[in-house]
Amino acid sequence: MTYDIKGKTAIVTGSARGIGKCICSDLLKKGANVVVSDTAEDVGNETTAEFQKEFGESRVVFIRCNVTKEEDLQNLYSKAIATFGYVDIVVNNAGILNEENWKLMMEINVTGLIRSCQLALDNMSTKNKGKGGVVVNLASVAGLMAGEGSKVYHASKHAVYGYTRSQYLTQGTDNVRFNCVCPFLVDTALAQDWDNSNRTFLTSDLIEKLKAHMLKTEDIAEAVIFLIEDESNAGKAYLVTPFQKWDYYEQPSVLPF
Ligand SMILES: NC(=O)c1ccc[n+]([C@@H]2O[C@H](COP(=O)([O-])OP(=O)(O)OC[C@H]3O[C@@H](n4cnc5c(N)ncnc54)[C@H](O)[C@@H]3O)[C@@H](O)[C@H]2O)c1
Ligand SMILES: CCCCC[C@H](O)CC\C=C/C=C/C=C/[C@@H](O)[C@@H](O)CCCC(=O)O
Repeated sequence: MTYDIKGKTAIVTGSARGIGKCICSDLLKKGANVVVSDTAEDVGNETTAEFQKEFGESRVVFIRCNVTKEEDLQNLYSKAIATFGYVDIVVNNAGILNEENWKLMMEINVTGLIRSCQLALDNMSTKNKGKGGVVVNLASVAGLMAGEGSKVYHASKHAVYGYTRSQYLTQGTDNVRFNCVCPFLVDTALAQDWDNSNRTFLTSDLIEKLKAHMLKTEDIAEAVIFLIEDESNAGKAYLVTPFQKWDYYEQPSVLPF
């Protein structure tokens, strides 16, 4: 079954630039109303003005939101609903890579993402008189494998994977579909800055090898749109790497029953 994005309303966190911005652009092309949201107010407003020029002023707004702040997240959902009437689609994209400031990284990549998912359910679950909807979380291939250079980042993305897959188990009662996307390295400001020693501790040799195979933000946006539209693969983690055809990651079962 195909979910029709046209006329729906989407929130994308951390979408002033990078992957999130590109996801907003594709959602707008598909006919959604979009809430651009970020801590970076100036860039967020610029991005929003750019989109308003291309897609019409009434279809896109900027709402400042630091996902580590409870009141910001609540304000994001309530203002989005006040502006567009309902929230149908949430893309939890905000994330950082900073091993030195690892507590902040966990707050953004994990705690903020989980809180946003809870608010999505509060507003969208049919148990709470919502109309249902779709949530796509940005994990990473780092959520599916070990990584010596950025251990906490890998842990944070494993958490996104585990949380998303677990939400799927109650999807039948909520009518909110959860998926996560697990990209390899993508050409964004943050990925280019990967070798900054404040962020990770990878050898420069490995960084060069990884950088030689970078994806484009468009590849990830396309995968996110695919997951939103494809109702048949809810709960799954979608791998996006330059090495193989995009595919679902199948986790082996550990239970004997
Ligand atoms: N770039 C990659 O190689 C890559 C690969 C796999 C997964 N990811 C994931 O994709 C997501 C987007 O990454 P990107 O590469 O586009 O990075 P980016 O730095 O280009 O964009 C991230 C955005 O998040 C915003 N942000 C940071 N902290 C925030 C906070 N507390 N609240 C709200 N917004 C905040 C930033 O201002 C920025 O606009 C992240 O979750 C990242 O982990 C990235
Ligand atoms: C916000 C920017 C985020 C950039 C990081 C991305 O999420 C992309 C991560 C992509 C690849 C990471 C590879 C890491 C590899 C090494 O640590 C390597 O040695 C791992 C080897 C272990 C294994 O193969 O399981």
